[in-house]
Amino acid sequence: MTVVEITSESHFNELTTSLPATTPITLSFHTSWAAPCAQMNAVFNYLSTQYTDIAFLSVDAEAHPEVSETFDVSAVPFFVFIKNGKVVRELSGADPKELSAAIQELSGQKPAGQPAPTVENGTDKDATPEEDLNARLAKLVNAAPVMLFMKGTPAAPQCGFSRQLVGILRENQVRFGFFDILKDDAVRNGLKTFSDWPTFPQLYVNGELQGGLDIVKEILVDDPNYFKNVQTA
Ligand SMILES: N[C@@H](CCC(=O)N[C@@H](CS)C(=O)NCC(=O)O)C(=O)O
Ligand code: FES
Repeated sequence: MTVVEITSESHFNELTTSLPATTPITLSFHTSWAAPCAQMNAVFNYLSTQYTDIAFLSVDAEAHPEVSETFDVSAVPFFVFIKNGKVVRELSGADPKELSAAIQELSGQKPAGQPAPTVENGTDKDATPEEDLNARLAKLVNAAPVMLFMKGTPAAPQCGFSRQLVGILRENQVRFGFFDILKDDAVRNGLKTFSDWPTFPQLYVNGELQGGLDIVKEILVDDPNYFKNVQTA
């Protein structure tokens, strides 16, 4: 299911009470400034495409302190897993494998096919800030087999170029992870140098930049089956 970004405490209450009691819920608490949250957001977004029986809710822990307090959130990223109205598990920290395993356990389903992302958090204490950023970007572009760096989210693109590329991916039934570069200036600016590509959207397959909107359109003119033939490892 698509990740729903919580906009207020009443939005949270309405959503959680309107869901069938049997629908498991996973909550992701994050803040806009914490780098590990940005990585885990990408992983959470990707996992949401893999399970249709779970509700994925995303909460900005600082913007909605009432919701955070209800779940005793003292550090981010923090994940809460709810089944039949009860908290069955909590996870603290940025461990994509642990999150992926916990979500699979919560679901009655197998993941939709592609392997869970293996992006890991952790910065090298001896690394320069630039090396740290590059390590982070290298992990982010690999957060899902197909990763879209865009302005806004697929549900609410903030620019026509990003909106068009989301449309193309959906038309071609491509499962993809995404990252909203408007939420993170370090990633927005860093990726331009890292990939030597000045604009967004940017589409990556298996960590390799394919290009922006124009390039993806050209690729599809040359090979309408491009996405069917893409081997995601
Ligand atoms: N022709 C480009 C269009 C994308 C584009 O021009 N993006 C601009 C405006 S949204 C951009 O990302 N500028 C840099 C920035 O906003 O950081 C493509 O094929 O992707
Ligand atoms: S945000 Fe202005 S063209 Fe994309």
